[in-house]
Amino acid sequence: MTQVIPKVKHIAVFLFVTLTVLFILLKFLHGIEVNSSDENKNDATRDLKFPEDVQHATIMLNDAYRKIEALEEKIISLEGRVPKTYPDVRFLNYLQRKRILITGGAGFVGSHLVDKLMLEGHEVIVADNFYTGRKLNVEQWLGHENFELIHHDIVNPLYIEVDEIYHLASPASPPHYMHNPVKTIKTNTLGTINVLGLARRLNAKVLIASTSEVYGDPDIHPQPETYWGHVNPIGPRACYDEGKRVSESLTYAYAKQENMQVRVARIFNTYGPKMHMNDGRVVSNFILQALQEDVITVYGSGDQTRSFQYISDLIEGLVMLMNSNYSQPVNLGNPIEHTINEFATIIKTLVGGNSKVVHVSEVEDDPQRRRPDITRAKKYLNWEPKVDLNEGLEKTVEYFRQELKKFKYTPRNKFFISNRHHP
Ligand SMILES: O=C(O)[C@H]1O[C@H](OP(=O)(O)OP(=O)(O)OC[C@H]2O[C@@H](n3ccc(=O)[nH]c3=O)[C@H](O)[C@@H]2O)[C@H](O)[C@@H](O)[C@@H]1O
Repeated sequence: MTQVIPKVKHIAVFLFVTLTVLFILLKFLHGIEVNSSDENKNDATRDLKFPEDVQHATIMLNDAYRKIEALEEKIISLEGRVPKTYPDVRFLNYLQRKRILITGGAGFVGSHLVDKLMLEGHEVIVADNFYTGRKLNVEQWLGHENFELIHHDIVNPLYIEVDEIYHLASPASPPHYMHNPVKTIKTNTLGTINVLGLARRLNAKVLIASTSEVYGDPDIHPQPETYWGHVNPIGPRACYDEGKRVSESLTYAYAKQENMQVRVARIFNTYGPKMHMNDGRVVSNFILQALQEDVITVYGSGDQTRSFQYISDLIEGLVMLMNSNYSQPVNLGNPIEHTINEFATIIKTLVGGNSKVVHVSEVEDDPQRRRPDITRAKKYLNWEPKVDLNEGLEKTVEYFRQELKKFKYTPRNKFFISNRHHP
C-alpha cells in the first residue's frame, strides 16, 4: 500500500505538470489566434478601403473619357469648319486681282458667286446679316487669305475699300420676304442706297440683283426688259416687287447723276444645291415633299407657269454682265417654260415614291405666266443657259437627299432640327 501512494503522488504531479503545460500552451495558442484575428481584422479593413479606391479611380477615368470625347468632338467640328486644304484658286497678279464685295454672299446665289470669284483668284469680301444666309454656305473659304466674312446688315452704311460690288442682299423667297415686308423694303431701298453710296465713293463698278418680279403678273409674254410691268403696289408681294423696282430706279438715278458704272440683272426663277431646306419656293418644296413621300402642294390650279434656270448658268451670267460694258437691265433666266402641274410631275418622276399631288388655295397676286426673253443677254453678253432641267434637278435632288440625312425637316412648323452639333 505504501508503494501505491507514492505512485499515485507521482501520477498526480505528472498530471498537474502536464495540465499546467497544456493550459499554458492553450493560453499561448489562444494569444496567437487573437493576434492573428486582429491582423485579419486589419486586412479586412484594408479590403474594405479598396472598393472605395476603385470607385474613385472609376469616376476619374469616366471623367477623363468624357473630356477626351468632348475634345474629339471639338477636333471633328474644327476640322469640318476649317479645312486643312482649300480648293485650288488661280493665281492673279496684283493688276488682275480685284477686291470684290458681295452683299448677301452667304445666301444661296451669293455663296455660289463667292465660289466662282474665289476660284478665279480674286479677293472676296462677304457682307451678310444671316437673315436667310448661312455661314455653312461659305464654310469652305473661312480662313482663306483671299476671303473675308463680315456680319453686317446693309441697311446700315458699310465703309470698306473694294473695286467691284455685287449687291445680292435681300430675302428672295416669297414666304421669307413677306414674313417681314418692312425689312424687305428697307433692304432694297436703304440697303441699295448704302451700296450705291459706297460704289460712288470708291468709283467701283456695281451690279444690282433685280428680279423677274419687277414685271409683276405680266400681260406681255415672254417678258423683254423693255416691258414696264404690271405690279400691285399695295399687294402682299409689293415689298419685294416695288422694293426691287425702287432699287433699279435708285441705280439709274445714281448712274446718271454721279456718272457711275452700273449693271442690273433681272433674275428669273433659279434653283440648285445650297438652297435652304426651308426656302419655301416651289423647287425645294416639291423635291423635299417627294423625297419624304409627303403630298406635293400645288398652289391654285397649277396652270401658272415658270421657267427654271440652274444656278451655275445664273452665276456665269452675273459675272459676264459685270465684266461687260452693258449698263441697261438684262434678263437672266432659262426660257423653257412649264406649268406648275407639269413641274410637279417632273419632280415626281425624277424622285420616284408615292407622293400625291394635291391642290391647295392659290397665292394672292401669284404671277400667272413667266418666261424671260433673253435676246438681250444673248446679244450683249453672248450668254444663254446651258444646263438642262433634268440634269440640274438631279444634282438638286441629290443635295436635298444629303441635307435630309443631316436635318430633321418639319414643314408644318417651318423649322428644322439639326441632327448633328453645329457650333
Ligand atoms: O425667281 C424669280 O423670278 C422670282 O420668283 C420667285 O417667286 P415665285 O416665282 O413666285 O417663286 P415660287 O415660290 O417658287 O413659286 C413658283 C410657283 O409655284 C407655286 N408653288 C410654290 C410653292 C409650292 O409649294 N407650291 C406651288 O404651287 C407658286 O404659287 C408659284 O406659282 C421669287 O419670289 C423671287 O425671288 C424671284 O426673283
